[in-house]
Amino acid sequence: MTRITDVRLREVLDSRGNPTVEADVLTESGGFGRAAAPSGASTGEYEAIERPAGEAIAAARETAVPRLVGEAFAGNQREVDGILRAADGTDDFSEIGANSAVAISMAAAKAGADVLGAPLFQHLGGTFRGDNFPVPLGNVVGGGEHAADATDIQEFLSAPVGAPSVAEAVFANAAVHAEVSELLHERDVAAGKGDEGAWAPSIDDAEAFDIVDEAVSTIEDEVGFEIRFGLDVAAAEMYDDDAGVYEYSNTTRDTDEQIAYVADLVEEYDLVYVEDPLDENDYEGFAKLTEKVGDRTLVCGDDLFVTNTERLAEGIEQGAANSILIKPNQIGTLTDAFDAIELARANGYESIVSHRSGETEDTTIAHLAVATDVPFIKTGAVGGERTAKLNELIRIADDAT
Ligand SMILES: O=C(O)[C@@H](CO)OP(=O)(O)O
Ligand SMILES: [Mg+2]
Repeated sequence: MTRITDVRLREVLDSRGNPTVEADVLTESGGFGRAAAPSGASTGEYEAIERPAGEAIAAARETAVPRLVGEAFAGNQREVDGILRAADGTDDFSEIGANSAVAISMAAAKAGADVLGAPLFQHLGGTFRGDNFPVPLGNVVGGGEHAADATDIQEFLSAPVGAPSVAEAVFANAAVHAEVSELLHERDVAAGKGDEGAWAPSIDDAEAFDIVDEAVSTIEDEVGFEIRFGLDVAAAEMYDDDAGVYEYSNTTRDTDEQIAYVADLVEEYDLVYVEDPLDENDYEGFAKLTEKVGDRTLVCGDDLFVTNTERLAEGIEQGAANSILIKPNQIGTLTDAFDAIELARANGYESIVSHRSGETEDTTIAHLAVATDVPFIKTGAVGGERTAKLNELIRIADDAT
């Protein structure tokens, strides 16, 4: 039986050294699930609310845990997530915190899978989910909110689209990451790493494009399958609302210039993926860009949609993009994340499951991406909290979870 008998919450460390919420869910027949909430730095204005970990835990213990224990079934995800929403009583999880909500939601899913004796991806996706695997997008150079004094564009993402297996894709991204380091070294550029393990050199975006383009070509030749790259511009972070311009280190661009700039980049570098190219309130600008380049690249809304079906529905209405980033903690539960993926799919939008810049060893998103048969997962290239997900993908493909 998957009836929940206990929910334990504690503070654990995330990859930035901040406290985050970890949940254990136990069931009647001995099922056990454990999950931890990630945390963003370049958070969208419309995301569900992350409360300080201690406060989120105290609030969840008071309102949510008593409604789950002895009542809910861990195998019934919609029921668990419905109880979390009802216990919270707000639209944005500002009472128990989206961090408590998502940790409990994911831990319940794992406890449900444990009782069934099934891997999590199978519990979530079903036996007939197919045998596709997502292509990992690996962050190899970055800056923005994830590193000081580095590129303006937040993430340059290696995309091994032609990899014959998930393992080869994972190793290809690591090789591109290593090649970038070589190229930086050749140019005498010192570089530390940003929050997601990407190189964070003090160079401008133009030089970063040069380097990533070369690194991708070199590794593509080495491995013998197609590797392209993409971007998370995280443009909301550089948008100055009052002036109506995007602030780059060496220039500013108004909205039309930003659209033209990104469209040129897509053309010049044959980009496979462009996330948040415009401000999170600019559906119209997104739509203009999608009109221009949506037939040849994925225009993805992260801060624009925040995994929220209402915001996605608005985007679909306006033709604002052709894909959505899925981050369970942006919306608070796995049910909400599934609903967003389903709405996207029904309207011809692709979904890309994603990590956050603050992460733990939790591997739920690897299972979520496989369960929902999405084309891409964004979860870094190297670094323990990133390799936790990448190695789990390899294990899933190897039937070893
Ligand atoms: O913007 C993003 O897509 C994410 C993850 O790469 O960053 P953060 O978690 O800081 O929002
Ligand atoms: Mg983003």
